[in-house]
Amino acid sequence: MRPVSPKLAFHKMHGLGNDFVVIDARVQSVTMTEGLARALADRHTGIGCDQLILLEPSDTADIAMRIFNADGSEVEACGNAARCVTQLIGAEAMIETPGGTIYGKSEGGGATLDMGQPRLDWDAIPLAYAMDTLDMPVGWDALENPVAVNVGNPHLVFFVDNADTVDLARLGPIIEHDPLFPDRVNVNVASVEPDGSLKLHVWERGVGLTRACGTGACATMVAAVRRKLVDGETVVRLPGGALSIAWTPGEAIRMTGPAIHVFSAEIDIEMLL
Ligand SMILES: N[C@@H](CCC[C@H](N)C(=O)O)C(=O)O
Repeated sequence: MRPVSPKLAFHKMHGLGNDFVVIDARVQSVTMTEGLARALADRHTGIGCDQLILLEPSDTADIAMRIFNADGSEVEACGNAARCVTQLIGAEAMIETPGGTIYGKSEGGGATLDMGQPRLDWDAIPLAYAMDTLDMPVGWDALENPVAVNVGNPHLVFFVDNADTVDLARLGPIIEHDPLFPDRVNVNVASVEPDGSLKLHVWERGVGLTRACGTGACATMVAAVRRKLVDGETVVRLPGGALSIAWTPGEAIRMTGPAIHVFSAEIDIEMLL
């Protein structure tokens, strides 16, 4: 008879439809690999998610959060998941991530995060060679002259008249894999609305089009403030809903938005691999 394999406990959560499988490795032993992350994220044969989130003990914060995209790549930051982790672990949390430490505070059905300061130098994005990150002389079809921002992870932001009309499903993967971005890049297309809010669509590195991207909303706010399109604080509207983002040059980015716990369950990982 086949021995019973150990079950992996997980939480399914989302922030504005950007969804996560959250595994707490503080209470069970897990060896995460690219293949396991990809299998768990697979919507046909796994549980399905945009990002796999692994929680571990931290020496410098309340908890450490590791982030794996649906393609299995491990990355530095995830804003929507940081709100979900804040909700999961309690009222307030210092969350260590590879992209920096985030401070989160739960509020009702969501959380407010202090995301730290953006990095704006070309080699901090990173880009393959030196250029002005506020006025980049590059373009892909109708998408031209972007702004690059690193908010723990790398983002490129294009401002257009109407973000709904751009074929991001076609251009996103081309830009993500352009040699200008040695670590690949998340691609944001935004328009400034008549009420001063920002409408945003995001092609996420390692995932594709998502319903929302928290770090993308932060990077877009930073780009919009640097371009003097908005100031102080605004609402960023994504396909999955709205986030409130505040940023003043020289200060940390603040993000407020929902975080939803959908269910908790267990899975036999041998069934996936
Ligand atoms: N969904 C996230 C961002 C996740 C990581 C991103 N795809 C990357 O590769 O950097 C968010 O809410 O910020």
